[in-house]
Amino acid sequence: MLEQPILLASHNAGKLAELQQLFAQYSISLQGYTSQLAPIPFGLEGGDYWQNATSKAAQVAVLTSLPVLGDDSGIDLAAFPNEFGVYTGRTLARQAVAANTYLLARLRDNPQRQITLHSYLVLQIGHRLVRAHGSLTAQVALQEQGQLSGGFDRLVYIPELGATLAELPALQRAHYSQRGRAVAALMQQI
Ligand SMILES: O=P(O)(O)OP(=O)(O)OP(=O)(O)OC[C@H]1O[C@@H](n2cnc3c(O)ncnc32)[C@H](O)[C@@H]1O
Repeated sequence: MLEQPILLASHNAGKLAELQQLFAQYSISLQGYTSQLAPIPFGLEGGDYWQNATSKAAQVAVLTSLPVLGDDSGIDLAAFPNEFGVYTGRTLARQAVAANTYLLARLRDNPQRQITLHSYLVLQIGHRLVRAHGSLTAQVALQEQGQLSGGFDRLVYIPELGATLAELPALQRAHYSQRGRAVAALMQQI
């Protein structure tokens, strides 16, 4: 078990908040790397998920002796199998509207609403790399539902529960969410 805090190599505040809450369930402190270091421009994400997460962690790990976590995430939509994936962040960043507004518009009147969300985590501890993947396959709701978390969670409807991720309390959400599952898989290895 880790005694030291982990630094998150990310500029995404929502990702930091979600991962902080998940690691807190294991009594591990996660901090944004900019709490200790000056911000660095991460190089362009040109690889697959694993390569991107490894690269983010490595760019911070050379600057600190603390363990560093990189996360690369994305979605697959069954209705658009050749889009999104590892390019999700870049695709959504190009849109003039918020991510959820864009997804609802793309899927308007489309009965094929299956979504798979992925989180790829790479934890660099010295020279050791620990890798974990988590995913969730669900349905895109017809409108945002739930206030207990934000972002995609309000659209990710889990039929077996009759609820979106954003309608679940944090502990239950961690059991289902892609990042919750990735963190659980990571914790089994450290
Ligand atoms: O690389 P870092 O700095 O960590 O931050 P990022 O936002 O670029 O992170 P990713 O490369 O992992 O891209 C994932 C993208 O997926 C999108 N995303 C993931 N989860 C989301 C959520 O819950 N709500 C809205 N968008 C989400 C969002 O566009 C992210 O930018």
